[in-house]
Amino acid sequence: MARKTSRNTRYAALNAGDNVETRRLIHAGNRLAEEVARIFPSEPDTADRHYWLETMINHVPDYIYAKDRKGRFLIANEVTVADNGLESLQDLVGKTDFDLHPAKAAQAIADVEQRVIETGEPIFGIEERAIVTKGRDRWLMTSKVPLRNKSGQIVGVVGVSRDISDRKAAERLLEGQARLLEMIAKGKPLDQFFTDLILLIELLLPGVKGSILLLSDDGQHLLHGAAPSLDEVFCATIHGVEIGPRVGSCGTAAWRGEQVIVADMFADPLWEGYTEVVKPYGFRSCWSTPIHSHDRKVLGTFVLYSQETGVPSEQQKELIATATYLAGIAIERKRAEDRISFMAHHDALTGLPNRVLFEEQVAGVLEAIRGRDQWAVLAFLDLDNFKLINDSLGHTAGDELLKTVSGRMRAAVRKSDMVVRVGGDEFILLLNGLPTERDVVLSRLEDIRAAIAAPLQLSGRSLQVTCSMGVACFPHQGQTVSELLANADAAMYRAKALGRNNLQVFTEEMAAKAHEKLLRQEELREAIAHNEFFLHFQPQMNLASGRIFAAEALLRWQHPVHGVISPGAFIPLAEETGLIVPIGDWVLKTACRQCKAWQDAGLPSLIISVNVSARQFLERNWASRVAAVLAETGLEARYLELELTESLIMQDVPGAIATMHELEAIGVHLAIDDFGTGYSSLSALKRFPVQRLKIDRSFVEDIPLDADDKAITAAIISLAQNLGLRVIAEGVETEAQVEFLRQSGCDEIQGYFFSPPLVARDFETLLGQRRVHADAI
Ligand SMILES: Nc1nc2c(ncn2[C@@H]2O[C@@H]3COP(=O)(O)O[C@H]4[C@@H](O)[C@H](n5cnc6c(=O)[nH]c(N)nc65)O[C@@H]4COP(=O)(O)O[C@H]3[C@H]2O)c(=O)[nH]1
Repeated sequence: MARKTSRNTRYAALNAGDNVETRRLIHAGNRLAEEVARIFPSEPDTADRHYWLETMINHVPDYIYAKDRKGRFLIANEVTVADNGLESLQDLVGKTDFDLHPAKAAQAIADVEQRVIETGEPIFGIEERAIVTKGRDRWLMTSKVPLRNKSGQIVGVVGVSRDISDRKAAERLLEGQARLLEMIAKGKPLDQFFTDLILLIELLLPGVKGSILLLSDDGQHLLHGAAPSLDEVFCATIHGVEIGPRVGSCGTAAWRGEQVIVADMFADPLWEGYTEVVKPYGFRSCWSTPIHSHDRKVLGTFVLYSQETGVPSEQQKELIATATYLAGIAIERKRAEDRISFMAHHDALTGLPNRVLFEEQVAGVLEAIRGRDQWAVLAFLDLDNFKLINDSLGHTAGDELLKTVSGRMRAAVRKSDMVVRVGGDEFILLLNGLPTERDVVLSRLEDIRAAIAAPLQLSGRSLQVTCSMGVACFPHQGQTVSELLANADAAMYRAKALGRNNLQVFTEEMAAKAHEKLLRQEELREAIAHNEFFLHFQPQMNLASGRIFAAEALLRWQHPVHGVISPGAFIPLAEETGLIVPIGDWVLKTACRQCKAWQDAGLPSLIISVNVSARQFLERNWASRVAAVLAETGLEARYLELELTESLIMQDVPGAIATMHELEAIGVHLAIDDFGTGYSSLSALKRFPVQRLKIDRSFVEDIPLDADDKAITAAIISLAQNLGLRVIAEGVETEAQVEFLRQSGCDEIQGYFFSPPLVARDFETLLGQRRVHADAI
């Protein structure tokens, strides 16, 4: 509107006539036009323009300036003048950056500006560190455009720089946070994390020095965490300070659980008596913020010292809050990791190291004494009759016993020794740095045995627990960990064989046996791979009809050197090493496949009876593995009988009954093998879903000479009949035995009297000669 109104516009030229009203209107119109022209001059002079421009650029907080082709300032706004340490624009005009800044920095500016002048290409938005710092790390975003005269020639450069320090700090904080969170996620060491955190905060808050203190386990003291920029002596002085209501900033912050901002330590009562500590470093203010856990427990404090007095701004408080939050996450994460690691390396019941920790450390312990004139002693230790105590007094009492004994062992060894719980009542002792004297070693170990055997109260009873020990010394009784373990194990084997409650030190004779055992173990492993196992089948006959109704599958090992080996010679080792599981799977599958093959070949159907070891039976999902074998071989479940021993069932009666029911549901028959040798009670027997009892060979053996065996055998037969179970006698060799069994009402027999175990082909021949009694199925 101002432009449209000319300063000389007049309405006088209009024909106003005589009308007074009209004249008055024209007059008013002219006045208005003059006023508008005064307020909005349409053609300002150069001086006005210059003045406006100057006012405008002086109100802008950014640096704005123009320079000639030689880099001499032509004009600049006030902030540019002031930040270059000058009073007025006149002081700046004509100067170059070389007059104001160090040569290197000035040259960098000149290079950029020269490029703009020479190419005529402007540069927009370059981020650069400010030369004028004003006491902190400042960043600018700068644009430079060529300055042209009216004819378009480049006569210099115009520059604009904006302070982007805050944005840069926020970016840095974000980047720093991301890096710190990554460190937490990657589980970097806590002191490294703390150091990085403090350095980040120190970068963002120039002039402050940070430190992290951690609350001790007893919650009473502050311990040094990290302080990369503080003096070591200063840190050492603070380390261990007791927290309290008036203990400087940190002790008080940890005590109260809230932030303590001390603007001037020399004027604040909280610092009374503590200022001497900070005096040498010139610190004046101290802001301490507690580091909290997720559930608001104090974990430590994050503290910032400054040589300036004062309190943090809102922005600084936010930064401190972020730092303490991150520190809290890192501490908690580390503690959780430590807890998990402790749990993975220790036994939950006794708190003793477990096998994992032992295996991690043992090699190092041995290495440390190798070459020295010292021994390390490795002892296996088993509590005698622990199972009996556990079974008779209950698991709680058993646990109590283990804890007491563990505590006694720990107390009886040195801190540098290891007491490891490796199984139920099995421990390993590793004593190191002992003198190389057998008597000294023995007396140390006997002391431990004596400590264990001291009387103790359990469930209101006074008990005494003895133990067996097998010992091997490093280095002369085993150079490596595995050798030592094997030799101590061999010694333990001997200790147990000697009736327990004794200590055996490894000897060369044991070495030979242990070596042989290791060899056997390896051979057994190879036997599986090389298919060296095969089965014998022994018929089972119905006494009344004289017909074969079943066959027991018996395992044999065709050893490449020693020939055929019977199961008694290798099954215990297979059980001990767990190899019985794959071997047992092979037996089950081969027996089922053979039985099905006989059926498919048109031979009369019979039951195949397979022995099951405890190790197999206690495997998880064993029943479903049996079902899978039946499905794979195509044998119907009713043709498979599994022979379980009493001792197997008694290891875990409820678990065994549950598995038996699962097998029963599949349709498999169950029999109890070696009946009479275990200690299953009659009431327990009633709960087992079995169809058959097998009288152990040891009772049959001395019939009819031994009256006791006759009585027991007769009792088992009558017991089985009363419980509605079928009964078979094994190991029947003579006519007299058959006669006695028949008279006692025994239904079925197995033994040399009728047939030894046979290879499959001979068994088929036998089957062809005899008729199969199908009623038993
Ligand atoms: N003195 C005498 N002995 C007779 C007579 N009739 C049969 N025997 C033997 O008595 C054992 C019967 O097997 P067991 O009691 O189940 O006892 C078996 C069984 O507990 C175990 N066993 C055999 N095969 C396997 C298997 O595949 N898996 C598992 N876990 N154990 C097996 O090995 C034990 C011994 O098996 P074997 O040496 O084959 O010994 C067999 C058999 O050859 C006889 O009239 N007189």
